[in-house]
Amino acid sequence: MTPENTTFEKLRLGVNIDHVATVRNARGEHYPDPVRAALLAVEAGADGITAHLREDRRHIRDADIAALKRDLTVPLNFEMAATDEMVAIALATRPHAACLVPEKRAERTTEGGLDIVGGRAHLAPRITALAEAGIRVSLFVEPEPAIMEAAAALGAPVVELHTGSYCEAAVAGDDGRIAHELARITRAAQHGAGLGLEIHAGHGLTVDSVGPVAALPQIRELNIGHALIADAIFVGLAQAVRDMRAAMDRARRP
Ligand SMILES: CC(=O)[C@@H](O)[C@H](O)COP(=O)(O)O
Ligand SMILES: NCC(=O)COP(=O)(O)O
Repeated sequence: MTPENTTFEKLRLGVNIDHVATVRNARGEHYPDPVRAALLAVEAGADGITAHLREDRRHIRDADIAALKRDLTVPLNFEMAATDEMVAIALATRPHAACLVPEKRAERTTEGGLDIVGGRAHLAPRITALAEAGIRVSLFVEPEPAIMEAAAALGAPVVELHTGSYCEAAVAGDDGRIAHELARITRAAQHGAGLGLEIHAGHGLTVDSVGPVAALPQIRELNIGHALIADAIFVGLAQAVRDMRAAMDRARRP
C-alpha cells in the first residue's frame, strides 16, 4: 500500500498514570493524586486513561480505580491480570476497556506478552465474562503474526503489542535491533489488522522512540506512562502530554 492510499485514522493516546501512584505510595501519603493527574492529562490532550491494578497493589489501588471510573469523562483502560479477583473488580467497576496482561510478582515491570496459546483455557472464560459485561477486551501480547492468529481465535477484539524490546533497542541505540523490532511490530500490526483485530501498542515508549510506531497506520492507540511521568518532572504533566501528542501527530502525517 502506498502512502497515497493508506488511511491514517486518528491515533489515540492513552496516558498511564501508574507511576503517579508509585510516587504517592513511596511516602504513604495521599498525594500526588493519580485522579488529579488523569484529569490534567485529559485536559492536555489524552484520549483515555490507563491504570494497571497489580495484584500486589504496588502503585494503583482499588480506590484509585473506583475514583477514576467515577470522575473520568474519557475511556478508562483497566490493565489487569487474568485472575478471578481482577475479573470480579472489572465486573464491579465496568471500565470502558480491560487489557489482560501477564503478571509476575517479582518483576520490575511487565516483561513479556501473554501466553495466549498455552493459556487459552484459562483466558477464554475470563474474556467471555468481561465481553458479556460490555467491557472491550484487549490482550497485551508480543508482536508476532502467530500470536495475532491466536488472539483472533480467542475472540478478543483488540490486541496491544508489547513495544518493550523495540524501546530497549532504541535506548541502546542499536540500529540493527531497532530495525528488527520495528519489523516485528509492523508485521504483527499488518497481520492482526488483516484478521480484523484493532491494534494498540505500548510499553516503554518515549517522545524520542514513539515516532516509528505511531507512523504505522494499523495502530489505533498507544498507551504510554513511565516516560510521561518522568518528563513531567522537568516540564510538567500537561506539557509532557502535549509533547507526546505532537510527536505522535508528526509521525502520523502521511
Ligand atoms: C502492561 C504494561 O505494559 C504497562 O501498563 C505496565 O505493565 C505497567 O506496569 P508497571 O507500571 O508496573 O510497569
Ligand atoms: N500498556 C502499556 C502502558 O500502559 C504504559 O507502559 P509504560 O509507558 O509505562 O511503559
